[in-house]
Amino acid sequence: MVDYSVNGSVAVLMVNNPPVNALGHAVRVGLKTGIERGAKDSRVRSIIIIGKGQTFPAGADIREFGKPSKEPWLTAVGNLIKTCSKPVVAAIHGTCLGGGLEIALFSHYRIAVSSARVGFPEVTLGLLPGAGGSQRLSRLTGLPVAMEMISSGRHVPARKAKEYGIIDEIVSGDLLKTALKFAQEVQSRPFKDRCLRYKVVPNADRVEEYASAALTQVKKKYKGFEAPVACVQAVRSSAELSYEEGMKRERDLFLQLGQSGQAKAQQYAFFAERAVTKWQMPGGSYKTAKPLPVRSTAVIGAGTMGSGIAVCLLSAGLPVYLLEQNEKFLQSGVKLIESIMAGSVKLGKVSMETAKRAATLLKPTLSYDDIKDVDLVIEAVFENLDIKKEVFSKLDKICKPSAILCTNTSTIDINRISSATSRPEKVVGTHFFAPAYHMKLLENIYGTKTSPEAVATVMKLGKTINKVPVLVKSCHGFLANRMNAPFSSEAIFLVEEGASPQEVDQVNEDFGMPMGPFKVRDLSGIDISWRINREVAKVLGTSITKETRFLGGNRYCGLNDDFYDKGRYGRKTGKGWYLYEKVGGKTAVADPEAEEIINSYRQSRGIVKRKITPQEIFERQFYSAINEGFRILEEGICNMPEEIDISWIYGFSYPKYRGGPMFYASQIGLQRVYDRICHYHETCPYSIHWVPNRLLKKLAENNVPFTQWANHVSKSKM
Ligand SMILES: CCCCCCCCCCCCCC(=O)CC(=O)SCCNC(=O)CCNC(=O)[C@H](O)C(C)(C)COP(=O)(O)OP(=O)(O)OC[C@H]1O[C@@H](n2cnc3c(N)ncnc32)[C@H](O)[C@@H]1OP(=O)(O)O
Ligand SMILES: NC(=O)C1=CN([C@@H]2O[C@H](COP(=O)(O)OP(=O)(O)OC[C@H]3O[C@@H](n4cnc5c(N)ncnc54)[C@H](O)[C@@H]3O)[C@@H](O)[C@H]2O)C=CC1
Repeated sequence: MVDYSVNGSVAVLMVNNPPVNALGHAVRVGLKTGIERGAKDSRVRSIIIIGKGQTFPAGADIREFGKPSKEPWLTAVGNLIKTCSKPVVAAIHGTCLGGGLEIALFSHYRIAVSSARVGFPEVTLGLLPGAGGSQRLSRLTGLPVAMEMISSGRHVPARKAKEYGIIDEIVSGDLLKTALKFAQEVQSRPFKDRCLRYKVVPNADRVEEYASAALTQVKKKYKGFEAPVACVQAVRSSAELSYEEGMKRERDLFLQLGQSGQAKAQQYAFFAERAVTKWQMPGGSYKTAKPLPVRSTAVIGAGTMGSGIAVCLLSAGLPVYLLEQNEKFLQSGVKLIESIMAGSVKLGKVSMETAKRAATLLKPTLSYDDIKDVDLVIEAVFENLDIKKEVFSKLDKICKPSAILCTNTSTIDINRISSATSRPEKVVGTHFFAPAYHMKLLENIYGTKTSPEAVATVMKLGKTINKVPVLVKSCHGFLANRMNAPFSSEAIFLVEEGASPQEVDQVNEDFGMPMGPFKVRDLSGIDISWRINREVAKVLGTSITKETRFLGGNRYCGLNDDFYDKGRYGRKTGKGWYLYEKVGGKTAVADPEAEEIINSYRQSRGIVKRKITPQEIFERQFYSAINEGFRILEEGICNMPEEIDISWIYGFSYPKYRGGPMFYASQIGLQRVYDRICHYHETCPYSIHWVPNRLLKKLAENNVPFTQWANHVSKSKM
């Protein structure tokens, strides 16, 4: 795990633990032994620590967290480095993160190649640097930089790290050769003062000012997360306490965080995000299918989604033909793209250079002829099967045979769309979430005839455009919207029965959702849900009237329609479930007129308002969604609960520190969740989504641990 060799007067400790040289137990033992050996070796006058392969150690081995920790701890290894009688040089390439940066900061010198990045990403795992990083970094960089770096987990490029004082020298050429030269040079220099422990924290007297600014910022930016606050507190202690006391404070905070549910959930989410990349479908998987190259693209429909999707592709440097039905819509799409780009530049999310390049890559057109040679097309026209079929039939005729034809439909079964082509194997769903340029989920959907090659192509595309792609099997609504349906229906039913929109939103926001479901409805537009309901009715061969209480045999609430009838479409009209300061305003306040609409709705239907507890609000929304999640698993729409959780985190901004709805259910206990679902099935009998799911029942009865759930998923469809 750590190879020891001597080159002239320099000992080289080469960490060899692919893929990221994580500092697992064997590596820690190897480093300890290596330092001890180097210190004793009479040939050796200095020591290099370097990573083999792609990186310097990228941190502790996260898989060891939560298991009994085995000595030597990283702090002990670091103390050996720090007190070594010979100077130790950290030679950095790749990603020097977490425990890796701890090791580097314990070393007496740090050199790095310019492509290297350093950081303390522990906060993203619900932790803080636990081996003294919060005490040593501030001594090098000063408090504001240390507070920001540690509470954000940001990976800092080598040149910036040199400016901060973290890296001593940026080197070029072969890292080991350069490091050997550097290590020889430092042999003659005194190095005891290189030990960060003895440095004074710069501007320590301003700690109060820095800490209060940092706390205000992290509480706003990472609302609900515990670790960023603890990170600031730990760095703060480096200025307020002695080194030893600061180390103790850091360790206490580390242990507190380590035992919290948030850390467990965030570490789960880390691996879940990686698990979903290992997709499988009938006839292929990430291991067997090869993606086709995507060098040119087209987007059909330049509305809300098409424009956002074009921004994602353009930002990744892909040329985009933007095709519309007429000049007016085309121009308004181009304007929308330009304004999204300008906004992103203003917010510092996109560089001016990228925005300028994007402008040259965008090719607006009204002609299908222009797109005949593109590698991949994404359709984002109205959510109407006939229109989509017409578009796909044209694409089938015009596009080159190898082109991948994608649809951004939010609900329609891919098989119904691909049937309009002679090449259903090339047709795949790429469902973006609004706003497409911001939300990270890309729900990729395969139909019964979609080829693994087409899937591999869109899974790779997702990564290229910086999304988190999750693969699901086609069905009406797919994964995310299918689960969201009971979640948002229950929100309306709760108001129908007596809760206020504010009460429902508050419960959601207290749980950590960035916005409650009524604020979301106001944002996306009450007219949109009105239209969707009419589409559903049309498909069911019926229509919606004031008397409609059931749709397709399922409970229906017409409150949304009453708001629509009054022209209250949400933010876009300045009022909806809430009142806004102006048309397009963002500040939602309770509105007596909205309350009046709700009251008269209840009266006209003889509904007696009742008091509903926050617990009931929570359970009815989240447990109904979880029940649907188990149905999705049971039907083989996805293969593992991680796919559901990642979809919620990146599609609906579900709080990462709770892991996702399925992980959350595992934490509550499946038997309890199942019992409550049975309870609501009895008390709310008219909603199909409360029929208790059989897979959930089986897993609950057999007390199956979360990690085994995937083994019970229907693989018969593989
Ligand atoms: C009485 C008790 C007293 C106790 C006293 C307590 C004192 C405390 C002791 C000291 C504690 C020290 C704690 C510490 O050091 C903290 C840390 O270091 S936490 C870890 C910090 N590092 C990270 O968070 C990095 C995570 N990794 C990444 O961000 C990316 O993987 C990376 C940028 C490195 C590379 O990205 P990419 O090339 O895209 O590869 P992948 O992300 O796909 O990863 C490839 C593969 O590797 C697995 N992996 C990555 N990092 C780790 C890791 N740190 N540990 C384990 N495994 C890792 C990843 O899961 C992938 O494998 P799959 O099989 O595909 O999942
Ligand atoms: N709006 C949302 O929040 C989300 C929407 N979706 C899906 O994305 C698709 C598009 O939705 P929006 O962008 O919201 O709709 P939109 O109404 O904003 O835009 C649709 C665009 O398609 C154009 N169009 C219609 N027929 C066309 C044709 N035959 N050829 C070329 N262009 C044509 C229209 O002119 C319009 O500009 C729908 O399938 C929708 O279900 C998916 C995720 C979220």
